[in-house]
Amino acid sequence: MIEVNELTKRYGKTTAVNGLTFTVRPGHVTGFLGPNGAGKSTTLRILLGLTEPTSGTATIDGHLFRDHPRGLRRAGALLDAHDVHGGRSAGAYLSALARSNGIPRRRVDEVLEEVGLASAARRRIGGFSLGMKQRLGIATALLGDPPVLLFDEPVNGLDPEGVRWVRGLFRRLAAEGRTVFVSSHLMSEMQNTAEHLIVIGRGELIADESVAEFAARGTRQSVAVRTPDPTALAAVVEAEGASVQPDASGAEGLLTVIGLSAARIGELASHHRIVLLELATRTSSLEEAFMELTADSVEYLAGESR
Ligand SMILES: Nc1ncnc2c1ncn2[C@@H]1O[C@H](COP(=O)(O)OP(=O)(O)OP(=O)(O)O)[C@@H](O)[C@H]1O
Repeated sequence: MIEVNELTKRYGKTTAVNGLTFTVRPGHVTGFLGPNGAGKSTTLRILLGLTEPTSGTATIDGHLFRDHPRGLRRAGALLDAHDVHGGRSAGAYLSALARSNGIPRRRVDEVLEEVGLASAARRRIGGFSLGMKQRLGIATALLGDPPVLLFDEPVNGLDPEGVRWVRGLFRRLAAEGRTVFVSSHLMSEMQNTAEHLIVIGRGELIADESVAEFAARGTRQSVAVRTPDPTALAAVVEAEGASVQPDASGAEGLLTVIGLSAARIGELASHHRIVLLELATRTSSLEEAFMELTADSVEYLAGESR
């Protein structure tokens, strides 16, 4: 279990993390979401004892990480995949880590196999692609077979097959009863993997809830309707109090209606003899809910200064 309590980190005038409190429980994947600069990496670095907090605490299974002897058996992490010395082979690098953490040598072969790098074990890390470095970082996290795993933007550099693999791996690790905490600035990466979300913006907690609850928050239901006579349909539904917009896709005759159910729109159309070619209820996506909730905390807006 991960416990972050009233955590604050300031760098001079910049407050990277501001009074953050949350708990990450074992048994499911928890997504750690926030726009660029929200404070995710800082929080993960504090959890791993790599950065000192200004105030507050961040513990793993009730202890500060640096107080855990043989840390890799307590928690495994992928932070910056580039952060590995390039001169050694993947096998030598993992073997050295295994030795210093009291981990049996056979784990090196097991984790290399697990991440698909068995055939590259003797190659120098310096020659690895970004995707291979990510896989090596994941192998490092798994080396000590730890109950707690932290991954900072793990899908960067992975190809679609790699992304699918890593999602399956996270779900499996969680199903084994581990605590799996995965950061991302993209909601789409989390929606098929995580069950729970911690969302932050400008170092502060925005949401701590299940993916289903999060999706329901920003959600407005709308109905997409396509008709050869959009003007007549708009008049009829507006008379019932609904609002009508041309569909965002710009497709001809396609309207988005907010404030009436699909069934009611169907009834009205039938009553007024308006032909409907399409009628579908839409729920805003998780990505839209995420954008709505974090809109005020985005650090860099394209084309605007703040
Ligand atoms: N070592 C540092 N010195 C000064 N400021 C820092 C340092 N590390 C982070 N910051 C600042 O703290 C804030 C949070 O950064 P952090 O890297 O934790 O965010 P993040 O959510 O991980 O973002 P990203 O998705 O871009 O990696 C940013 O404004 C960043 O510029």
